[in-house]
Amino acid sequence: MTEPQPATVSWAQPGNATAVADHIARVVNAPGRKRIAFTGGSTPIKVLSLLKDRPLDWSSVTIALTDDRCVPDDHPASNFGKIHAALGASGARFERLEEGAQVEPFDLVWLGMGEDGHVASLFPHMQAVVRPGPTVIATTPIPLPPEAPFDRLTLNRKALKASREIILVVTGASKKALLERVIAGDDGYPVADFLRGYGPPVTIYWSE
Ligand SMILES: O=C(O)[C@H](O)[C@@H](O)[C@H](O)[C@H](O)COP(=O)(O)O
Repeated sequence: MTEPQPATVSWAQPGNATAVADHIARVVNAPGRKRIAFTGGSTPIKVLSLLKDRPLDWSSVTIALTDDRCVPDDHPASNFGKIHAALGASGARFERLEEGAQVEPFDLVWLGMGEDGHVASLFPHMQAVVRPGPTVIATTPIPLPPEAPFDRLTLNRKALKASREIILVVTGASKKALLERVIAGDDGYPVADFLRGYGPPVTIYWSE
C-alpha cells in the first residue's frame, strides 16, 4: 500500500465542459480496465452529452456513481437515470450503489460541489451511517435541500479518496470563491477534506 500523499490541487485551463470530456476520454482510452465514479447533479449534463457523441470504446470501463438520491431510476432526480440515459448503450459496465458494500479503488473520481461545499452526498450537516473502510453509506442532508429533498446513498470519504485522481467540476462565481477560501485555509466545508488533506491529486474544472 503506497503511503498517503498530501493532496495537490490544480486549476485546469480551460475549465469548460469540453475540457472535462477530454479528461474523461483520456482515462477511457487508457489501456486495461478502468473504474470511473461519476458525480450527480445538473452540472454533468453537458459533459454527458459530449461523451455520448464521442466514438469512445467504453467496453473496458466500469461506471460507478459517487452518490445518488434514493429515488427510482426513472425519477427526474435520479443520478443513475441521468448517467444511464447518456451512456447506457455505450458498452460500459454499471456498478450500482449498495449500502455497506465495500468499494474497489477508482482510476478517476468525478466530483461536483454544492453551494454549501458538499461533495457527493457528504453534507456539512447530515445524518450518516458511519462505516469503516471504503464503502457506501446512507446519508440524509440536514436540512433537506429544496432542489433534491431526498435521502441519499454515497461513497464515503475513504472510497472517494481511493482513486488515482479526482476531478472537481464546478460552475459560477460563488463556487469559485468558496474553493479559493478553502484553498486559502478555510476548513469549514466537506470539500476541504479533499483539497487540503491527504489524498489523490485534484484538478478543478471551473467555468462561468
Ligand atoms: O447528487 C448530487 O446532487 C451530487 O452528486 C452533488 O454532490 C452535486 O455534485 C452537487 O450538489 C452539485 O450539483 P449541481 O451540479 O447541480 O450544482
